[in-house]
Amino acid sequence: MIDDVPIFELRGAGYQQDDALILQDIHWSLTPGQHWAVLGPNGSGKTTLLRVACGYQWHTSGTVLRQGRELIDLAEFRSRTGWVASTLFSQLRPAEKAVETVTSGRIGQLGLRGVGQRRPTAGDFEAARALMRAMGCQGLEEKPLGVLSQGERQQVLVARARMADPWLLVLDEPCAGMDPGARERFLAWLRSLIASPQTPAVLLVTHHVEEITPGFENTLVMAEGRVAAAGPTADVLTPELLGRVYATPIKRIERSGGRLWPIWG
Ligand SMILES: Nc1ncnc2c1ncn2[C@@H]1O[C@H](COP(=O)(O)OP(=O)(O)OP(=O)(O)O)[C@@H](O)[C@H]1O
Repeated sequence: MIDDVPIFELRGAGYQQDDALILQDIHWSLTPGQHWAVLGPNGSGKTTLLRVACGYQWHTSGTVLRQGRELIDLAEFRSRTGWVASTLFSQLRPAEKAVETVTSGRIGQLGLRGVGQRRPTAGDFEAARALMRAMGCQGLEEKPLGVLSQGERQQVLVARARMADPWLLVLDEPCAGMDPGARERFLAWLRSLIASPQTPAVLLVTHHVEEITPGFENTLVMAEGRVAAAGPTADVLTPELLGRVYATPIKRIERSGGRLWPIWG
């Protein structure tokens, strides 16, 4: 990775599927080390945008540069994108130990017991344990996945993604389904994670403004396949914009703990 070259840069990019214009005229770039929140109503195009940006879907208009170039080794680029989605969890064995799951990220696999899969080395396991310690996940190593809390599961999936030395991490609604306590513990962990200069760029996809912790200095808001606003989080997230995008009245936005809390209604 070249430090001052954006990981990706979309210049007027669009994506059309049959007759449906799913993304239109997107201008956005991600610089190494930046952390962005991505917000927007259901169906506004967040997932498609990230899939296009990260090279999983090819744009149908405009220009997308990755690592400063239009044509790159997409397989290599994708291997440096750490996707963390709760749906991955259903593909893992509940009996697998957390350290095994994390280690599997080193060899580009999801879990360790699939037929015909590579076996990691002792060094791979040691690297996984060291990373888990560095990320504040010590104590989880030997636990079977099936007993982990929702927040711990997310931590393990983030650690697994980190094992591939990614340029960016995509956290796709990591707090979905968490109770308030689990959510606050996970967000405190995430906040300290992104405060570390060792952490790569993080994209946090969420529906909840209050989950945007300090450290996500920028936010992009999607609406109907277009960028409704993008820039410094505090500037972007106004009552006017949120009320318009979610088509719901909003009384005000309160600030607490460095986070913004919309009061809807
Ligand atoms: N392969 C496809 N074919 C047709 N329409 C699609 C396809 N993929 C996505 N769409 C449509 O594009 C729009 C954007 O979908 P996308 O999943 O990117 O939105 P999202 O903002 O991530 O939604 P959510 O918050 O519900 O996950 C939706 O209307 C969806 O139905």
